[in-house]
Amino acid sequence: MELELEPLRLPSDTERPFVIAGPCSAETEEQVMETARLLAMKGCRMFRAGVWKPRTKPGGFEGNGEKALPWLVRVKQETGMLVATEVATPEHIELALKYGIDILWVGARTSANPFAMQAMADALKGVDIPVFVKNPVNPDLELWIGAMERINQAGIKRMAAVHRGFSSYDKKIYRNLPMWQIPIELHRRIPELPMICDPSHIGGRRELIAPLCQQALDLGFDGLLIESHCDPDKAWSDAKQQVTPDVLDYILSLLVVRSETNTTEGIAVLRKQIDEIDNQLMELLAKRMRVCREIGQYKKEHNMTVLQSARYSEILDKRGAQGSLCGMSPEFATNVFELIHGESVRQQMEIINK
Ligand SMILES: C=C(O[C@@H]1C=C(C(=O)O)C=C[C@H]1O)C(=O)O
Repeated sequence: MELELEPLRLPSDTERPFVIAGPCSAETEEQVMETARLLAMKGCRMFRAGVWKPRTKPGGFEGNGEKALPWLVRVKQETGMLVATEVATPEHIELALKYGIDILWVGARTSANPFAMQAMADALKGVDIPVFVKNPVNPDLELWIGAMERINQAGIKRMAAVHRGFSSYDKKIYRNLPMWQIPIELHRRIPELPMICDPSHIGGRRELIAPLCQQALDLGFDGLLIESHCDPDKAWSDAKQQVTPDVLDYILSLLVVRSETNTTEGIAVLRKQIDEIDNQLMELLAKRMRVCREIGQYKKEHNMTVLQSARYSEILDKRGAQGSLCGMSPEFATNVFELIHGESVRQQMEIINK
């Protein structure tokens, strides 16, 4: 199903990137107002703050709930910024609408749950408000699209996808792995859907915000959702990934904004070369598959298994090392050969079972 979308019509729609900034959580009225004032002074026009906080484990600060909504109303009145908050249940939606919150977003744990998404979609029927949907915690593009389809089917046309990275056991560099290929594929499938990057949750650390923002812009993202706190080290949640409005302003000032349109002759010539190389790659792959089918025939006649693990490992090791030598990542080279091997095995299976 295609999404039926309308432009977001946010104040900084025409700027790229548009920025939504604010603390992870609305902790106190003073902290909310102080952060909002500083951000507004830096030219920020959209403010975010979590009121209901889904925490991984119990015992942490789970948000102030309804009590914090009037603080966001004050932010709106005193700074003129639009205000955004996360909703996870129909009751949250009802309250957010009651207080006049301007933008809603659905978090990663909620978008992973079709029942929760449907309940929220039902609560949004007949409402016109921008809704941003973060990717589900697990790297499942269909689940992400499905979550957005439910909201869209309820009549919400002003939507955006928020890329906040994917959970993994390995947290060496990122808190949530960026796996850029997933938002890239989403953009290929639904080009008119605005894409927002949340570098705070991908990185989990302040130092990673700037490079992640630049990567997002280089990939053509439309907006950034960034956590900013007037006193980040004292934040009640996600302290390590929040920056002061001053630092945020500095990070944004360094970003290089590139445009997706190509106007130069030069790139057309280079793309011709790419097309020619891709042709050769496909022909070579077809040639390799023909040899694999011959091997399949041989295996059938000699009653051998299709999968030959030792040979497969040898190929992965050899081509991984070769990839490194040629300036590619070894994982890339092994991934390519894993895919080739998969197709080779599939074709031999067909022959052996004929
Ligand atoms: C082609 C063969 O069959 C399978 C496919 C391989 C490949 O595509 O390179 C390697 C090992 C086998 O698992 C083979 O046995 O050599």
